[in-house]
Amino acid sequence: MSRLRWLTAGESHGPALVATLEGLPAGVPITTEMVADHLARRRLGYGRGARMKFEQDEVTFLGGVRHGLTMGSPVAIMVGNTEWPKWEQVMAADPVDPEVLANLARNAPLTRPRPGHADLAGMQKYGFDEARPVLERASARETAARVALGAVARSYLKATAGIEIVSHVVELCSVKAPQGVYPTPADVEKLDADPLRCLDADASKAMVAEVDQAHKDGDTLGGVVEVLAYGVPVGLGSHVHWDRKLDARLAGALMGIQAIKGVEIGDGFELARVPGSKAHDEIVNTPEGIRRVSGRSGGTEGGLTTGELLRVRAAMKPIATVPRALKTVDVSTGEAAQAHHQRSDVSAVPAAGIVAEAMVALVLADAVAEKFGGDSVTETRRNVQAYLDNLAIR
Ligand SMILES: Cc1cc2nc3c(=O)[nH]c(=O)nc-3n(C[C@H](O)[C@H](O)[C@H](O)COP(=O)(O)O)c2cc1C
Ligand SMILES: C=C(O[C@@H]1CC(C(=O)O)=C[C@@H](OP(=O)(O)O)[C@H]1O)C(=O)O
Repeated sequence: MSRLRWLTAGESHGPALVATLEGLPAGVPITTEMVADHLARRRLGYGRGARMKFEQDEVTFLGGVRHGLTMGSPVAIMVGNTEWPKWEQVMAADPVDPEVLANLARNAPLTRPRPGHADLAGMQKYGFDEARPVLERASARETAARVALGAVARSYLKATAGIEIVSHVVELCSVKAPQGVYPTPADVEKLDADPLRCLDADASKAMVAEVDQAHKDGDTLGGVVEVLAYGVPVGLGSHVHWDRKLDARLAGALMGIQAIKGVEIGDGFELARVPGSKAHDEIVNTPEGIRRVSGRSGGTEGGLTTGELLRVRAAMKPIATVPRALKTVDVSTGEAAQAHHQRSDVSAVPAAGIVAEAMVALVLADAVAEKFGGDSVTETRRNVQAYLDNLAIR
């Protein structure tokens, strides 16, 4: 069963986010720069709002790492919020003079909940009369903490099993990139340089135009990202129980990202639309061993990895804070109103892809740790190699 445990804390306009990861062996290479690089990738993407231009994501390791290597103890990372100085009073942990708060425009009660965000249901459930305490944590700012942990998880995966993770944007609203084109780790630099993180130049251009149009229209957009994991060995996860199935764990992890409303493993929903003869990956013997002739399953069968390319997709709904604000109710008066809007992203699909990479990395790291154990990277790597050398049927 699960061997890694991880948690994040912190609010969008609080002093910082913090994240802890427990259960990794000693010897995983990780530096402040490696984490910062992945956080910088998450800030990219055409269509993001003003905050991503100035947010610095200041990274500090608080524990678990010495001289660039994990020590086997819990890893703790802090990601500072550049916004904090403007919010010190509004988001102060300790009580603040109510008169001071009353004079702060920034502290004006948010009583017009946005359809599509956590505002209304969160206020109702937790007994708040305004949305601030809800949106502060519901905000996808929190995904910076996940990406920080994802950086550690992916370094562990590479060091122990040679697994590498890539993502790309395959749809943005009505624009679809050509199907069946899978970027490899060699394409990451090119993808990160593309405004939409889309491999196809024509599709990327059309996506930029779609974002521009939505921006003009005061609207927002969603899309679909695909995550690929290369080098995943056969046998991660298990067929024996629902909560050990790797496809279920991946789906839950991806669905746990803000605004993700659909997850597909491999060809996913498309498999429901074709007969069995066209849905499965036939098995053949090759000089490299027993292989599949296609990758429709996305690299899992029965909740176990098959050793083929792992491929998952996540669908992101359009951003909830729509500039031409949607209808809502002002909960302080009960009157019809327009939802509150200050600033927001037009689209954050490329960023969601980076978050999805982190979630896949954390799920795979957990599955690798559970299968291969080890208290040092050397020991885990040895266990992986011994397993591969001794696979009963190759
Ligand atoms: C990277 C990223 C950036 C986001 N940016 C915004 C934003 O600027 N404004 C907004 O209203 N929602 C944004 N969202 C989505 C909301 O956080 C999300 O819709 C909200 O928390 C409600 O959760 P749900 O959509 O999963 O139901 C973003 C999501 C992600 C993954
Ligand atoms: C801060 C981030 O994304 C935020 C996610 C978000 C939301 O509602 O999810 C709303 C916006 O927050 P703000 O109103 O402070 O600009 C985004 O900028 C981030 O990704 O680091």
